[in-house]
Order: sequence, then structure tokens, then C-alpha cells
Amino acid sequence: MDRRNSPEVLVVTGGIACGKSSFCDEWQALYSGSSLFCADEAVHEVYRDPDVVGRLVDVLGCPVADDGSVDRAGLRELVMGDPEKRRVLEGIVHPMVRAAALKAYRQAADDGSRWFLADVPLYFEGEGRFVVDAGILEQAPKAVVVGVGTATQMRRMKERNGFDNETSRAILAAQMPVAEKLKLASFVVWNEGTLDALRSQVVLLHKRLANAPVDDHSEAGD
Ligand SMILES: CC(C)(COP(=O)(O)OP(=O)(O)OC[C@H]1O[C@@H](n2cnc3c(N)ncnc32)[C@H](O)[C@@H]1O)[C@@H](O)C(=O)NCCC(=O)NCCS
Ligand SMILES: Nc1ncnc2c1ncn2[C@@H]1O[C@H](COP(=O)(O)OP(=O)(O)OP(=O)(O)O)[C@@H](O)[C@H]1O
Repeated sequence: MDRRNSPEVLVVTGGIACGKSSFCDEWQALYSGSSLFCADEAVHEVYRDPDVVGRLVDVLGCPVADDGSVDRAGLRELVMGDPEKRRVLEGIVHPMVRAAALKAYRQAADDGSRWFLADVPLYFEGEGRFVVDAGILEQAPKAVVVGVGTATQMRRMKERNGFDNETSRAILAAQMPVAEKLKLASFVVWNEGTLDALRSQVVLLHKRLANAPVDDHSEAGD
């Protein structure tokens, strides 16, 4: 692929309910020519595939919803407190998510997008290899960590998802703490303020990236 026509990849990551989707929504609303890949949505898509559902039922006893897709609330209960089951699930799902990301990146390139935002919650749990392992780039791109304190994560999970403290704590325990992710970030967006404050940080980051010399992170493969 012609490097000059390649979208610049920006990984967006952070802990649960920190505001990754909100960051991406603000970015997309402000900057046309941005393509978004969301790993959580790719997972949800995969869970509608009958072959995948069948495999998860066989391997994990995965609960199934009335429409034949994975019952995600039931699966969450099954895996969040059980590291071994989670490892098995991730081993099945993550390669499919990487394949979906590569497809989305190629589409973004065909569309002539300037930016490719990859919302990947478990990016650092996966040692920052997602984009390279997906075959998108040969070197890891810049990663922005959207962060808030644990109390805000707990409050937003309760308000948005209706999770009780036990459920929220089990999810947090399955993730690298936000404080650790901040240390690995190329850029930090601190989302304890208002949505206006989040938007201001999006604008600042975009300004900085748009004016920065392009890194030498050549594409993998063709
Ligand atoms: C547990 C599941 C069924 C819950 O589904 P649900 O629709 O309620 O949540 P959703 O998928 O939108 O995820 C919300 C957040 O949960 C956290 N989360 C999801 N999976 C994991 C995991 N394996 N480990 C730690 N945190 C996770 C992330 O912060 C994510 O942003 C689902 O998240 C899942 O199947 N996870 C395993 C696949 C995976 O690793 N997904 C992460 C992106 S690759
Ligand atoms: N600055 C903010 N002020 C108030 N509410 C916010 C702010 N940012 C995000 N929220 C709210 O917090 C919740 C979590 O935000 P969002 O969905 O963007 O997080 P996320 O990191 O993408 O979550 P997940 O890990 O579940 O994918 C949502 O209900 C969102 O509306």
C-alpha cells in the first residue's frame, strides 16, 4: 500500500468506563476523515456468528440469548471472576478482533481516511502488540490513555451499566490498573472533568499530532 495514502493510526485505550468511546466520538465529530475501529463492537459482532456461538458453548458452556447470539451479561458473570476461563475466551476471540481491525484499517485506507482510531481497551494487557500482531503496522503506533480515578470508574459503571460494587470490582481486577496504563501512554487524556474539558483535550491532541512529523512506523506486509 502506498505509505502516503495510509491513515495515521492512533490507539485509544484505558480502563473500563474511563471515556474511550467518548474521546473517539468527540474526535470523530470534530475531524472528518477519521475512521474508528472499536474492539468491543468487533467482539459483539463476532458473538452474533452462529459458528462462534457454537464453539463458545462447547468450550466454555457459554450462555446463549433468545436470538441465538452470546448472552453477554451471562458470559461476563462466567469469566470475570475466573482468570482461566477468561484466558480461554480471549484466546478464541482476540484473533478474530485483530482480523476485523486489519479489515477496518484497509477500508479506511481505501476511503482515504487521514486518521485510524483504534479503541482497544486491553491494549497494554496485550503488551501493546495489537496493531503489529493484526498486521496493520510494523511498529507500535502512539497510544493515548484516557484515564480517571477508580472512584469515578466505579461511579460511571454503576450509573451507565447498573453494576453492583462486586461486579465492578471483578472487572477492575481483570484489568491493568489505570495508574499503570498512564505510565505506558504516549499521551494522557484525563477525563475527570466535563465533556467540554474532554473536547478541549481532543483538540489539543489533534493539533499536536497533525503538526508533528510523521513517525517512521511503516506498514506491515504490502
Ligand atoms: C465479558 C463480556 C461478555 C461483557 O460484554 P459487555 O457487552 O457487557 O461489555 P463490553 O464488551 O462492551 O466491554 C466493556 C468493557 O469491559 C472490559 N472488558 C471486556 N473484556 C474484558 C476482559 N477480557 N478483561 C478485562 N476487561 C474486559 C473492557 O474495559 C471493555 O471496554 C465481553 O466484554 C467479552 O466477551 N469480553 C471478552 C473479549 C475481550 O477481551 N474483549 C475486550 C476487547 S478485545
Ligand atoms: N467527561 C465526562 N463527564 C461525564 N460523563 C462522562 C464523561 N466521559 C464519559 N462519561 C460517561 O461515562 C460513561 C463511560 O464513558 P465511555 O463509554 O466513553 O467509556 P469507555 O472507556 O468507552 O467505556 P468501556 O470501557 O465500557 O468501553 C458513559 O456513560 C459516558 O457517557
